[in-house]
Amino acid sequence: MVKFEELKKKIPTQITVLGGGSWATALVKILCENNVKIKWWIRRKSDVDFIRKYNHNPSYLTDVVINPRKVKTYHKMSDALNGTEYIILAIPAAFIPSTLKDLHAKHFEGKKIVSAIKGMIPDENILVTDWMEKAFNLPLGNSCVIAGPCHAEEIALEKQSYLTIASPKVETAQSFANLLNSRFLQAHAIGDLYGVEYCAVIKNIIAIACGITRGLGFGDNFQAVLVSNAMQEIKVFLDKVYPATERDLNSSGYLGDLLVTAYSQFSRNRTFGNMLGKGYSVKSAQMEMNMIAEGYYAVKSIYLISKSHDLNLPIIDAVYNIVYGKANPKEEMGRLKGHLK
Ligand SMILES: NC(=O)C1=CN([C@@H]2O[C@H](COP(=O)(O)OP(=O)(O)OC[C@H]3O[C@@H](n4cnc5c(N)ncnc54)[C@H](OP(=O)(O)O)[C@@H]3O)[C@@H](O)[C@H]2O)C=CC1
Ligand SMILES: O=C(CO)COP(=O)(O)O
Repeated sequence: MVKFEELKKKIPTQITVLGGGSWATALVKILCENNVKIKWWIRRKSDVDFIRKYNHNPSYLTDVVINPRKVKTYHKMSDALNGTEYIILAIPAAFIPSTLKDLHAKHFEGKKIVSAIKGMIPDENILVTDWMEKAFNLPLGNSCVIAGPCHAEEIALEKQSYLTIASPKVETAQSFANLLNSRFLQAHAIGDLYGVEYCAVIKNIIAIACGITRGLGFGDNFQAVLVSNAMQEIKVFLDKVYPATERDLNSSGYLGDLLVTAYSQFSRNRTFGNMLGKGYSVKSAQMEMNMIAEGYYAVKSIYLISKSHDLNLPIIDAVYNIVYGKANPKEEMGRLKGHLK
C-alpha cells in the first residue's frame, strides 16, 4: 500500500503568481523545475493570450519557455486565486493597493503569502508584508519574502543563483524554499522577515546612488567607498527601526542583495540612477525604461521613516534630494563626498 506521505509528495503544489513582469516570469521558470501547478495572473489580456498561444511572455524575458503542462495563465484574478496553497506577489509595490483593490480577506484565507517585491507602499510608507497583513488580516507567520542577490535575466540564462526566504515562522520559509531548490538555484530559510525586506528596499536606493555617480564619471574607487558606507547606513536604519540580535548583515540575503544591484548591468535602479547622473530628468529617465525602478518610490518612504527616527543617512538623503528635491546631481554628490570615509 502507498503511504500517505509518499502520495502527498506526488501531488503537485498549487501556486498562484500575481504579476507579469521579469521577476514573475523568472519565478515561474524556477518553480516549473519542481512538482507544481501554477496559476499565473497577468494584467494585460494580450499578454495572457500570447502566452497561451506561444508559451513565451511577449514583454519580459521573452526567451523563457513557459511550460503549458504546469502553467495556466489568467486575466481574471479571482480565478487565479482559487484552490491554491501559495500566493506569490510579484507586482511593483506602488501598484499593489490598486491591483488588489477588489480582493478580500477570504481570498487569502489559509494560504501562504510570498512577497517577491522589493519596495514600499507609497504614502503609507510601510513594507508590503505589513500592508498585506493589515489590508487582509493575515497572520504574519503565513507570510514570507524572497530576497537575495538574484536578477531575473540571469535566471533566464540558468546561471547558478541563491535566494533567501524569510518568515517569522521559519518552517513557512523552509517549505517555500523547498519549492525553489533546483538545478540552478539554492534557497535557504531565515527568520528575519522585516529586516530582510527593509534591506532589499534600501539596496535599490543605494543602486540609484551608484548609477548617479557612474553617470557623473566617478570610478570604481569611489563606488567601493559608497557601497561600504551604504552598508553602514543600512545597519543604522535597521538597528533603530527594526532591531534584531541574530542578524548577519554580511550574508547574501543582505550584503549580497546590495552588491548585485549596485554592480550589475541588469539593475533597473542603477540604470535609472545612471540616467539621472547623465543629466536626464526623473520623468524622462522613467520614460526611457520599460521596467520599474522600485528605488524611485522607496527613497521617499525610507527618507521619511529615517527622519521620523532622527537618523542621519547621507546617501539616502542625497538620493532623495536629487529624485524629489530637484537637487543638481553633481552638486549633491559633491556634498556627499565629504560625508564618506
Ligand atoms: N527583476 C528582477 O530581477 C527582480 C525584481 N524583484 C522585484 O519584483 C517586483 C516586480 O518587478 P519586475 O518583475 O522586475 O518588474 P518589471 O520592471 O520587469 O516589470 C514591470 C511590471 O510592473 C507592471 N506595471 C507597470 N505599471 C503598472 C501599473 N500602473 N499597475 C500595475 N502594474 C504595473 C508591469 O505590467 P505591464 O507589463 O502590464 O505594464 C510589469 O508587470 C519589484 O518589486 C522588484 O523589485 C525582485 C528581485 C529580482
Ligand atoms: O531587486 C532586484 C534584484 O535583486 C531588482 O532591482 P534591480 O533590477 O535594480 O537590481
